[in-house]
Amino acid sequence: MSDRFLLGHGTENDFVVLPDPDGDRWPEDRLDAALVRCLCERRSGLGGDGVLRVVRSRHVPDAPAVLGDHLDACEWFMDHRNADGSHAEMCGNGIRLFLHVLVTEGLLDRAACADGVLVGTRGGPRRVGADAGGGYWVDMGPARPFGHGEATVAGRAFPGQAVSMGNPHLVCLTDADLGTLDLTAQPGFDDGLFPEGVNVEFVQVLASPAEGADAHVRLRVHERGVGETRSCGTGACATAYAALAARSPEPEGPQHGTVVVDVPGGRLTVDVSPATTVLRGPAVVVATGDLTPEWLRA
Ligand SMILES: N[C@@H](CCC[C@H](N)C(=O)O)C(=O)O
Repeated sequence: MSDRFLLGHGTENDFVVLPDPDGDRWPEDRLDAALVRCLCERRSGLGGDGVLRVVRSRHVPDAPAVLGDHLDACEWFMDHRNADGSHAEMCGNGIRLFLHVLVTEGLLDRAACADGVLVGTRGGPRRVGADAGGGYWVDMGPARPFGHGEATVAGRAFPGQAVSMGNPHLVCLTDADLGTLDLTAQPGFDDGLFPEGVNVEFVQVLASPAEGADAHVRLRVHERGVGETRSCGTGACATAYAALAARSPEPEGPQHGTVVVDVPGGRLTVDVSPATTVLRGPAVVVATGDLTPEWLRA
């Protein structure tokens, strides 16, 4: 049997996707951190910001603990790894690509996804659906602010808001020219506030929310376990919350509004409400192929 893969992206946040419906192709002891790092290598591997294993929840040892009562409702599980081999709780671009792969691989009927299907993640169940325009949406759950911190880049401090989207973010609204920031290294952060590490967003507000009009922001992101990426879906959601909160009379409270988020790899849209956060954007499969025995042996 071949070791089939797909390469795909959501707003250029790119992933190696490994179909493993019955959990027997890529169990954790085979898809270990070292193999994930090799797959994500851009010169000697396939290249990607991470790996998505497409597997039924019942074959994932972690699934009962992270899905609880929702285990039976989540047929599929997005087993996400960062490029360094670490697990992340959630991936907003990855989960749209995950649904797209289920559809293109014939594992789910696109028409059946209009109202969304529940997908298991290490951050809990998430509802993901296909929209009429060919893109995908995901109900990410409410943004949860948990304090304020500071990122440092080349000795310069950027104050920011800590926001959880299942995974941790530090959103720094700034007037700095985003193009001049050197994000080749992990920005400094307070590891007391972020003991598990953090994804850091640097955000320029292009248009503030106004009556009846969407807010519009631009961001660059340095991702935990990856480095600078061209997009981050959970980061876009955390950013949308923080941009609305910054203009709100109740900055720590629930927020409401739509935010258009420009990332280096394209555009995402985020609807924020007190109950939840809905992320919308594209997902693209670029190529499919087989890993060679020669590469796997090496
Ligand atoms: N790119 C992702 C987030 C991936 C996980 C992140 N690096 C983490 O460790 O939390 C997205 O689109 O949300």
